[in-house]
Amino acid sequence: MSGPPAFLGADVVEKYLGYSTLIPSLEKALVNYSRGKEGGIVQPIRTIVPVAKYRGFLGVMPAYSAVDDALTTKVVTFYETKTSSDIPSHQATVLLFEPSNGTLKAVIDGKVITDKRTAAVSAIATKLLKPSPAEVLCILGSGAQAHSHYEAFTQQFSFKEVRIWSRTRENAEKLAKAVEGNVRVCSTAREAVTDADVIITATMSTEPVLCGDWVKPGAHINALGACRPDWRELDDDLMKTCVLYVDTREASQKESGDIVQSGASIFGEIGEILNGTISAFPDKTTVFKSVGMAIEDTVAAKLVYDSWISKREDKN
Ligand SMILES: NC(=O)C1=CN([C@@H]2O[C@H](COP(=O)(O)OP(=O)(O)OC[C@H]3O[C@@H](n4cnc5c(N)ncnc54)[C@H](O)[C@@H]3O)[C@@H](O)[C@H]2O)C=CC1
Ligand SMILES: O=C([O-])C1=[NH+]CCC1
Repeated sequence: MSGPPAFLGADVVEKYLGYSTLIPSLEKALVNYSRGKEGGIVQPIRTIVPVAKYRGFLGVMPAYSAVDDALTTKVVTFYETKTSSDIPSHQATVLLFEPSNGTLKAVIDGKVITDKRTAAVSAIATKLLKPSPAEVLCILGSGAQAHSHYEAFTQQFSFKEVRIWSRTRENAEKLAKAVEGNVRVCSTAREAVTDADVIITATMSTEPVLCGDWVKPGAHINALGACRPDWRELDDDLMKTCVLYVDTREASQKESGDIVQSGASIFGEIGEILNGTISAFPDKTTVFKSVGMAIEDTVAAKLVYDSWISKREDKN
């Protein structure tokens, strides 16, 4: 008889999930995902249940990786409008199962996993697609993803200048104060974007916040918001003139409003660049549009669980 599942809270995830181990593990998962059946990843498109009365959504995101022998499902909720400042717009839990017999091994906080794995995947895309030199980073948005992206990007790259714009200037200032390092808070999105080499859009906007004609030719954009078919972050001009990469062709064609509504064609998946089947074009204006993949949560949850278990065994 197995015991009850372990409960690993946000503090444990924070402690055991670092970008230096997360990034290489996610690179392998992206490669395996883009290899199709041969890669051994099973990841159906997530199920989304709209909670229309409250402008919210519940998503169920299961995945199995044969290479990692890891089986999880994430349950994530996201709400367009916050009802209270201490309830995040996105909340999540990852259930980790023993693949050989289906036993639930752990219930793991999924909020920190979601924030960090999304930023890690954007950093992977940026390594492949950023222009050289890349001196100015611009972040549009000041929420949880803006924060995790700031941390991942300042750890992984050496930008000379970081700019933040948010709809409410006070929130951008709060984020600038909360992080280590110098940040320029901008009054308009256009001001923040002008001449930036790498741009991150991390908003809950349903309308474009980034216009193609503000973007420096050759810049790289990570667009991670607008994960509903009727939400937008980027305008048609940018979508149609960029070289467009995605995390998953299958889901982004269904879920990304920027893709669905602009009719832009997808050049390929980040995993396809990593496995050498398509090219990266760092000299062109590139967009990495992510909607988020369950397999990223699987890999992250396994890293956290394995590190936690091995530390616990060391103590015994
Ligand atoms: N691609 C992926 O893998 C993932 C994407 N996401 C998406 O990333 C985005 C950001 O998520 P969080 O940082 O967790 O949310 P958050 O609620 O912590 O922050 C949202 C930010 O968007 C801003 N915002 C809201 N409405 C806006 C508007 N109309 N115009 C401009 N800014 C606006 C808010 O002021 C805030 O700065 C969301 O769209 C979320 O669904 C979240 C998780 C994973
Ligand atoms: O991948 C993810 O967890 C999500 N993508 C959009 C909302 C939550």
